[in-house]
Amino acid sequence: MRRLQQEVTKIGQGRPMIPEEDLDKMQYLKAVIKESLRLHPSFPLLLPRESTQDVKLMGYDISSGTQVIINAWAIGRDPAEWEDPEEFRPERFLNKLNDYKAHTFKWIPFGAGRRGCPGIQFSVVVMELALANIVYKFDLALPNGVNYKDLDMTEKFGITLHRNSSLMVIATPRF
Ligand code: HEM
Repeated sequence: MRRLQQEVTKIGQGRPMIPEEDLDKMQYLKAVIKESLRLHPSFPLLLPRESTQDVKLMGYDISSGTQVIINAWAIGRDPAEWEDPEEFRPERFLNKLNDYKAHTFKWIPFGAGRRGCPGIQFSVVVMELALANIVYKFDLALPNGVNYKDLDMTEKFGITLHRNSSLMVIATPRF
């Protein structure tokens, strides 16, 4: 949080708001959002798909008409692909290789290919703009001296993924 706030503060330069034009200068902010989507993808099982023809994929026979469910949540935590997969470490995204459309298939919060999410660009800008301005304008703290390590991070699975318990945060205006 400290590093993120330092980045947006430096680029905000005391202006009332961070504008969209400044988002490309915020590499750590982008990495924070990517890492959040790795650990907590909004659509943990993407959207169910159905094979339209018989295919052989990595040795598996998938007949026409089979419903296919992709576990993006598990893919993002695969220890074969990610070092210390359970740790929130945005630094791992501080390179160009892991872009939303990199198609490495080890990180697919928006799916991939022909049926991948067409709303990527819109939603990424909205998330970046909202997060940048929240941490630019507010100091965020947990109530009653709660340590972030004690937060209950249990998730509730459905079509979308969200926290099991509400996150209580105290936001104090910075200026
Ligand atoms: C954080 C925000 C969003 C996330 C994480 C997200 C994620 C996804 C995922 C995982 C899929 C399934 C991809 C697949 O099966 O390979 C999908 C499909 C889709 N998304 Fe998004 N999405 C987001 C926002 C949006 C927005 C803002 C729009 C529209 C403006 C949108 C429109 C769609 C549509 C139309 C599909 C179906 C595409 C198809 O079946 O061809 N999404 N999205």
